[in-house]
Parts: sequence; C-alpha cells; structure tokens
Amino acid sequence: MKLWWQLAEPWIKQHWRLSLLALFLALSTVFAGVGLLTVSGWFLTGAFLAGSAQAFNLFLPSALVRGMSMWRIASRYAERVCGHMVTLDLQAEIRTGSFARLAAFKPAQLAQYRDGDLLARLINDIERLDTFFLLIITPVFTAVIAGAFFSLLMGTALPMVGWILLLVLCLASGVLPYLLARQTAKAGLDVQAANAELRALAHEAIAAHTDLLVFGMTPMVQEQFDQAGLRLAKAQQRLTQAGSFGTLVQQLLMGALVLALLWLGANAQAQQELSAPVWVGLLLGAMGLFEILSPIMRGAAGLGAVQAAARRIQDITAGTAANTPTETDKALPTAMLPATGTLQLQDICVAYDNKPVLNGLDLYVDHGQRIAIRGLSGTGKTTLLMAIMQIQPLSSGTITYGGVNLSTVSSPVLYRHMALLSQHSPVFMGTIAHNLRLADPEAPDERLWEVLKQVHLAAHVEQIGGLDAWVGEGGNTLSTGQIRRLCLARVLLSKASVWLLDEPTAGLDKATADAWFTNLQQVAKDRTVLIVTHADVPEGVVDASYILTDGRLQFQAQQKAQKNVEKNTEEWV
Ligand SMILES: Nc1ncnc2c1ncn2[C@@H]1O[C@H](COP(=O)(O)OP(=O)(O)OP(=O)(O)O)[C@@H](O)[C@H]1O
Repeated sequence: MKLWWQLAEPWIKQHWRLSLLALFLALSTVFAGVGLLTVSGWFLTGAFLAGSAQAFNLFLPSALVRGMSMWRIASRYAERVCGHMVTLDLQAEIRTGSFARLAAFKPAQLAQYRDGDLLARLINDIERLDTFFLLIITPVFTAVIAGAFFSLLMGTALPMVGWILLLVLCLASGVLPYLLARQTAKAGLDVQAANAELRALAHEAIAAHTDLLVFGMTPMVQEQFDQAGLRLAKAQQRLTQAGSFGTLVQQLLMGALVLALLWLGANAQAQQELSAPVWVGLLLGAMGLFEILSPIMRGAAGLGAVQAAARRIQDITAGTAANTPTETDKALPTAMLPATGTLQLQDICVAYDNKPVLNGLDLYVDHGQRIAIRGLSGTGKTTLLMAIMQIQPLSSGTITYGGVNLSTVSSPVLYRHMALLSQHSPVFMGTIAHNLRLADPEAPDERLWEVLKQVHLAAHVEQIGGLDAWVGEGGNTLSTGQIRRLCLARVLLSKASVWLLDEPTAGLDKATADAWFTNLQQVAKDRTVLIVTHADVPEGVVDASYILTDGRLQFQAQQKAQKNVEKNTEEWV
C-alpha cells in the first residue's frame, strides 16, 4: 500500500475529485443493488402474503424496484467509466513519469538494467498496478461503508443479527483477504520476476539472433526461455490455487451466514418480533452485499504481485537519476557558457569501482583547435569524452570551458555547446530527414543535403528515395558504414561549438575515412574538435596528437593543421 501510494500520490492529489467520484459511484452501485434486493424480497413476500390474507399496496414497491434497477444500471455504467478513467490515467502518469526518470539516467546507471527488464517494468509492472484501485481500494471502501450501514439496519431489527453480519463481513472483507495476500506475496513476486525474465530473454534473443544461430546457442536460449516460462506458469498456478481456496472459504462463510440469518430470522418471526416481508427483504439485502466481496479476494490474491511491481518501478523512479536536478541543484544558479572559449581539463581523475582509469589528466584545447587522441583499447579514451560531457562523474579535478566549470552548467546548456558522436550512436526508425533533424529541427532540406555530401552519403540517399527515404529499425536498411556516416552527418548539423568524436571513421574504408578527415577541416570551421581514433589521421587535419596512457595524456606530435580551407581537396557527392 505504501509503495503504491508513493507512486500514485501526486496524481491522486491532483485528481482527488475524480478519484472520490469513482468511489462514490461504486458505493452508489452497491446501495442500488442491495436496495433492489431488499425491496424485491420485501415486495415479493408481502405480495405473496397479501394474496392469502390482507390487502397490499403494489404501487410503491413496484415503483421502487423499477427505480432502483434503473439507478443500478446507470450507476454501474458511470462507475465503470469513472473507475477505469482513474486507473488508466494513473497508469499513464506513472508510465510517463518512470520513462522521464529513465531518460534522465546516465549510461552507467542504465547499464545496470537489462533492456527487456526495463521494458517489463514500464509495461507489465505498471499494468499490474491497476488491480489496486479497482480490486482493493474500491471494493474495500464500499464493503466498509455499505457493510456498516446494512449491519446497523439489520441491528435495528434484530441486534444480534446486526453484530453477526458485521463480524462476518469483517472476516470476509478484511481478515481473509489479509491472510490470502500474505500467503500469495511470494508467488506474486515470482510472477513479476518471471515475466521480466521472459521479456529480457526474448529481447536479447532477438537482438543477438544471428550470433546465437552462428554459434549454435539457440537451444541454450530456448532452454532458458522454457525454464522461465515454467517458473511463470508455476507461480501463476500458486496464485490461482490460493485465490480459489480463499474464494471457497469466503463462500462457505457466506453460506454459514445465510443459514444463521435464516435461523435467527425464523425464530424472531415465530415470536412476532419481526414481520416476514421485512425479514426476507433484509436477508436478500445482506446477500446482495456478497457481490462486493469477490473482487476483494481477487485483489488480495494479486496484492503480492502489485507489491512486487510497485517495488520494481520504485527502483527506477525513487533513486536520483543522474541528470535529474535535485532540490539543491534547482536552488543553485545555472551557469551559462560563452559561445567560444578554451576547454581546460585540470588534474582530472575518473574511476570505475575505485579502479582509476583517468589519473591526474591535464588538457588544454584552445578555441578552434582540432586534436586527435589515441591509445590502446581500454585506456580510457571514451571515458575522457564522457567526463567532458558530464556523463561520467569525476573523482577529482575540474573541467572548464571559457573559464566556466562544466559541473555548474545544466545539461541542456552543455549539450547546446558540445556535441558527442559516441561509438554507439544510433539511427532511429524513421526517415533520413527525421534522423538528421534530431540535431537541428529547423534545418532546411538544402542544409541536410549539404551535410550528407560532407559525409559521402548524398548519392546513396538519392538512390533510395531522398530525404524522405525510410530507414528501418536501428537503420537496418543501411550498411554499418552508412549508419556511421548518417550519425556523423547529424553531428555536422549540430550548432555546438565543441565536437567530441569517438571513433568517427569506424566502419569506413580507408579512402572514405581519409576523405572524411580531410573534409573535417572545412566543415568544422572554427569549432573545437576532439577526435578519439585508432585510424591514421591525414597530415594537416589536426593541430596536435596525444596518446592516452596510464590515465594521462602524453603529447605526441604538433601538426600544422590547415585552417578554414575554402575548398575541399576531394569532391564529395
Ligand atoms: N561502466 C563501466 N563500469 C566499469 N568499468 C568500465 C565502465 N566503462 C568502462 N570501463 C572500463 O574502463 C576502462 C576504459 O574504458 P573506455 O571505454 O574509456 O576505453 P577506450 O580507451 O575508449 O577503449 P576502446 O578504444 O576499446 O574504445 C576499460 O578498462 C573498461 O573496461
């Protein structure tokens, strides 16, 4: 309940009127149903007795029966609409909120989760939360109010009967569901975990399909999938069995209650303490209350799963996502960055799990300088770019741009000034234009063609149908090199004054890579460019080269880069 409330509280507080209306309508439906049965029981018995003995007023009860049945239909309809509105809107709110938190995660935070598992949290777990409002809060609320009211009504006719009814309703709507919820907590947890495991496995198996096939690993994955499926089926079976047993006990309790009420009522009738029509009416009304109880048992059986789902969602929403400003952050003034400036890294250290990767690294890059950074695989080149982008936190040291400490700059401001081409930059499902305009939504078509020419992709894009040509999921209608060039074109479109390029020419043949490097001089204009690369950079492209070793940069070579070359040496089409 606490976990669910933490997730639902903001929405419920904002829409408390709608939530209360949903509860009120549920109560109204129960009152209409119970009232209908009460009046019908009284009416039928009264009419039966009148036939043999006294005169009976048929008009009022028949009008009440019709009126209540209409009321019940209308109220039930409104209750369903309103209850589902609350549940679905609440789900949508939690889903968008959770997604926003995920979107603010830094890559290292995201890397702690499996993709499929995150998908399961956003879909299965959030869906599971609907049980709580519909099958727990609403029926328990109506059971408490309608049960107390009807017990009081019964009690005014026969006090003993009122107490018995109250006791049985407390057992059936409180104690029994509580015991059932405790009994099924573990099974609920297992259901959510197995569901997430199945999604994660399916996701990974599809992503790695070719490799699994080539290495003959498909049977192993199939086996894992079968096992997870079996665990899910067993956990669901445990839930269903416990739920059915709970319902059986509840029905037996209700049966015993009806027998007790019949017996007590018959005695009272024999002693002239109560008229037969009133008694039958009250008895049928009490039976009408049972209608509320069955959803409570279903809800209680699913409570463990709700609890597990809420915990799994909280796990991603409660922690402070790295890019989400905390209250303290919000209070701090956000520094602005100058349009141009010197990029300076002073004595920076970065460690993963206390293992240093960058160790007292210094770098000074003047505005408009282009530098290359090399180094053996795993020496920390990507980490360095991530640290500049404030994606990877520093253990110590400072990074400034134009004298402003980057850690005091908000992400949107930073990303307007610095663009990163990561090793895993993706192509999104959509058109070529859609993929490019992520960097500059206002860019006209001519500008898109310009950058496509600069990365040697214009001819291919023309062939496949122009800027509106569709690229499949992950760019699967393009070759690896073409995907890379499209991502490069996106960076070229960016108005950022610093470009950080991680292996920009990976996947390109040497001639294309050389041509791209040479062209960089022209397209970068007066931008500051840091290129992490294993490739040979042609003469004159960068001003200086460094090697990253033992966590520091060693100056390798000073080069005379050609600045502001008017015409590129190669024709890009
Ligand atoms: N999220 C992480 N958690 C723990 N260790 C990490 C993480 N990311 C990187 N590392 C480790 O930090 C070291 C530097 O990684 P990094 O990716 O920066 O190297 P790199 O020089 O860019 O390598 P490559 O040239 O192969 O791309 C590696 O030993 C890597 O295993």
